[in-house]
Amino acid sequence: MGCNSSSLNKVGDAGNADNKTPPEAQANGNGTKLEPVIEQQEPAAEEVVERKDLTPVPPPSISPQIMLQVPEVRASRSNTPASQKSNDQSYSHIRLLLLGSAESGKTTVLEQVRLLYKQHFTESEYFHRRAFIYHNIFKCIKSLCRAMKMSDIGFADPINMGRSQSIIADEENHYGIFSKELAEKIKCIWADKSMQSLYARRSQFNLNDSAAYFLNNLDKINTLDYKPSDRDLIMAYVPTCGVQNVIFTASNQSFQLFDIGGQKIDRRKWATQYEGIDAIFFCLAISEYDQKMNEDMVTNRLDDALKLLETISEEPMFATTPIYLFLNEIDVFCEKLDVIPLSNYRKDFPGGDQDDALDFMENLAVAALGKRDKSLYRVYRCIAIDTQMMAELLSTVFKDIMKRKR
Ligand SMILES: Nc1nc2c(ncn2[C@@H]2O[C@H](COP(=O)(O)OP(=O)(O)OP(=O)(O)O)[C@@H](O)[C@H]2O)c(=O)[nH]1
Ligand SMILES: [Mg+2]
Repeated sequence: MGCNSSSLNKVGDAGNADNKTPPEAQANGNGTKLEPVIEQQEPAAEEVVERKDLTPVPPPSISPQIMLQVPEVRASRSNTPASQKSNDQSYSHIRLLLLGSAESGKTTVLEQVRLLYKQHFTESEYFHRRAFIYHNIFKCIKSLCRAMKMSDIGFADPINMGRSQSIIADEENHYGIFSKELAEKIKCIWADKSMQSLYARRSQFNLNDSAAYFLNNLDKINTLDYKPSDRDLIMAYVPTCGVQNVIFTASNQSFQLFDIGGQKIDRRKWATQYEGIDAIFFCLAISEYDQKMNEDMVTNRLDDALKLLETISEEPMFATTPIYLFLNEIDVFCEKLDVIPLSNYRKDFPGGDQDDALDFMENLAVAALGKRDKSLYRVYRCIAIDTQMMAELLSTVFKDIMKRKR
């Protein structure tokens, strides 16, 4: 089952006037080339140690910390994180905070903003993302090999069994280009017919949603002069440690968008970012209804995300702060419904077609917003990796935020 257009046309249907206007995805209008304005605060050392394998720490030469120059046109801007607010309560930007559980799509939204609003990536960022793309690929194939070992399927081509064993035994993190031999192994394993049937059940072992995309593009990626495309940047998973933010201009208004890591360990620091926030972008990956949290492999991911939304909605500091709720990963959700029935995990789902399932999920999310006044939230169904869809959605959202500020 694919996502039909009637489901997706519901983007922005929660009371927004205009969801068709293209974004003002231009440079700053005076012809000056903007340098990216993004910074990432590094997590405390002990947190790095505590973080699980799912948040790899790249080798020192590929530090995730990004501290880029302030562009001339923004010389007066503040790089101050939300946590270091001065006594002066005024900010020159409208401040937006991305929240949601791990892998819900927060950074994907931030990166779409960067692409659409021309906050270009620097060479060092490309270098950093490239390293993570190799790491993502190796991690995905290793997870698939482990899952195959645990399953009762077995490889269609018996030679792949030995290849798989050597991948499982490989303890390296692989942040760089693969040897010819290793690339060949990965390709053979991925092409195995049995592997493809196992892939259809990928949510059982929390495989990253972009696994197929990168594995299918291995030849292009495994070259010395590989530079990630815009699409590759959007598809890569680089777990966020600490906080990063980007400053951009939309409709002649300057915005600052903060993105925080959504793993449990990162959530402890969320509250330090709450002050002075004008609007919240909450990402909720509705496709995760059958998955367990990587942090404990017990808690259902959807339950956790809904609880988190409830907590944010009830947070006294956000009593009058609008929440823009992005029901994300509609594509994965629709694909999954046929393979893994929603009613297996949500006993209260009365059944129905794809639209009924989407409506059901939206109702769950709205229920988590509790008694919050309707004027203080908007719900959007989206696919964060779809740049065109996000262009329309973000344009609508930024306009709505500005309307509120007037
Ligand atoms: N298919 C699909 N993949 C998505 C979608 N949104 C995000 N992804 C992918 O999901 C992965 C995780 O997305 P991120 O945006 O990095 O997640 P995050 O919320 O920032 O995660 P943390 O930084 O760990 O808190 C990336 O590989 C994205 O490309 C979507 O709507 N559909
Ligand atoms: Mg992130």
